Amino acid sequence: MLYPQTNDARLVFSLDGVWDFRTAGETDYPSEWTGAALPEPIPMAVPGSYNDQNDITDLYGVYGWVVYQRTFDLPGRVIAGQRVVLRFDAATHAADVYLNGEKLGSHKGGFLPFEFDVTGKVKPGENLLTVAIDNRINQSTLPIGNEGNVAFFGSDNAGIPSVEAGKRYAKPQNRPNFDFFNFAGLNRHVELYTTPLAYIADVAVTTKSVTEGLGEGETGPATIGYDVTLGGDADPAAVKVEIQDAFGNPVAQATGAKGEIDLPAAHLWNPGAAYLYTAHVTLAGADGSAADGDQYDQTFGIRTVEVKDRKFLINGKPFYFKGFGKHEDSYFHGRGTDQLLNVKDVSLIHWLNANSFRTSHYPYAENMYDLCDREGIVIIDETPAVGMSWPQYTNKPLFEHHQQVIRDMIARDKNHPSVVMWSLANEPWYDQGGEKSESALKYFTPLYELAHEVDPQNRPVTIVCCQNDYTKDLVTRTMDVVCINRYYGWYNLSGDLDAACYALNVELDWWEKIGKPVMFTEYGADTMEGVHGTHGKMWSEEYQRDYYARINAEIDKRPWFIGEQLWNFADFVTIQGTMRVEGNRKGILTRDRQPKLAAHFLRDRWSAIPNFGYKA
Ligand SMILES: CCCCCC[C@@H]1NC[C@@H](O)[C@H](O)[C@H]1C(=O)O
Repeated sequence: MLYPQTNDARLVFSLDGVWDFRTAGETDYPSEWTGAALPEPIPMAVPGSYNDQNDITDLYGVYGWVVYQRTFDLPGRVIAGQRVVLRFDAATHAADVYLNGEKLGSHKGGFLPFEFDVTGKVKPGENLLTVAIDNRINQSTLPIGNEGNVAFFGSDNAGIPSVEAGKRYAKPQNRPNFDFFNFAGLNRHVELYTTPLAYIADVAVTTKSVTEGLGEGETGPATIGYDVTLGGDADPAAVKVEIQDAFGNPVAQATGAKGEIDLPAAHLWNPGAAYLYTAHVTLAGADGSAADGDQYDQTFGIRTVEVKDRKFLINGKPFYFKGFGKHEDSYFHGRGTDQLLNVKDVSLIHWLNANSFRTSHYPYAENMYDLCDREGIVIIDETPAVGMSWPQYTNKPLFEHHQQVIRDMIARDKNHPSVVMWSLANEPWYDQGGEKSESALKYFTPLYELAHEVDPQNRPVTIVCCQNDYTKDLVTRTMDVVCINRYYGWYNLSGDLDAACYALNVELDWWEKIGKPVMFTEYGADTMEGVHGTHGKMWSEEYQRDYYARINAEIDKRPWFIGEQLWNFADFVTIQGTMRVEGNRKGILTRDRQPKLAAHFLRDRWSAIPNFGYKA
């Protein structure tokens, strides 16, 4: 799915700004709101979660529907004879969309784009756009919401008559089976864009071959593939592709909607040394000229990714992941797109001498991937499948939704050189053994195969595994890379780093026999900034530093251990609970991005670890 672009053939109108907003009901919203001005609305900024934008109404407690609304004007002369599309970069978690009172459609899933062709529906002059959004999560949504019991790490004294009476009395509410606040709303950009009636619908660029081992500034022969999908009454023979280097200079040309292009002196995209090309795609108009033709500029990077001999190879060189799990999470914006924060976070990733992160636990906004493409930062791209357990593995509608999410995520992110691996899910619970473990394998194996099938670059596929009984977990070992979240010394063997290192090695001895590359995708300790001790105890900054020093010393002894992504880049907000102090405090940075002691330790460690060949 192409990101909207203004160029000689297309125009993008942003619908960001301050919209009108009302909360509505748990299960529905007034139909009269869909085609007429909202009564007594409050202001709501888009993009941004609604939760933290108003203190008169408790928007953190919303359970069900809210309604956004705005008007917009369009110049008739600009849209005349054009295709007009309304696009949502995301709406969390489910949306019903109305234009001038007519329902355009609905979308389920809160972290990927969707769009409606509104050609002939949008009118010159004023239009009324109404978007109803449902924030409810349950056993059939991704992420998973609990039904009838407590949230993730929620505390309970089940069985006590008064407590059970209180649970029955409690008003209906979201109970996330995941550890991040359920920020919701129009979290990302909303835009209208035009294309000609015959248009370029999609562009896929792949790397067929490279001269391996090229460093920054070096060039060598490479071959790329391209595949242009058209829409409307378009002629594939009318497609031309010009490859432009990082300075916009044409370096190769091709005609036709699909083909391969040889580049005799190609620059490779490398972690820490990005090089971006542009595929300038044009579709000639009906008269053969560009006059009413279409065009699209698709950036891409030339690089290969392969798992081989228990190594993760980028351009044929063994890469070592240094980084974190992150969140889209910030003061006031909630999960809302904040490009300034993206730029700030990328600068901090460089400051930390890190090279990668996982989009835990959902696909992030496209802007962040674009930034990582140009900054040479590596991404593990993850679906919103978090909080799953065996009841879900036989839930067919959920499986079908999960398939769609994988297709949509890969369709959106396929051209990003920064994306090197897909994560199907975070911490599905599947180590109960017997048929429960078997049901998980039956659920995830087709999804693993689907990801490989729909990715034109056929990247590695993984699943991020929770602290579990690895001997009964039948799924993790089948992935291309074994990604483990482990908390020895925190959630178990708490405070005892000697026992934690011993236990970690017992498990690593087991993985030694599996023959797959293994990496941490989570490990960490909650830390309150300002808490100190000569012999750092849990929650102190010294403990977090000591925790990483000790655990890292153990993984350094394993040549097939290919990376350390810690949990978390920064503190982030969760649902309230006895184990959270204004959220999860495992950040090596505070929520306002100030370094804790461990950040300085890791910065020094990572300055001495190269992107390639660390354990070659
Ligand atoms: C029983 C051990 C469970 C460990 C689970 C650890 C969790 N992984 C997923 C993340 O979203 C959580 O924030 C993390 C944690 O709680 O800090």
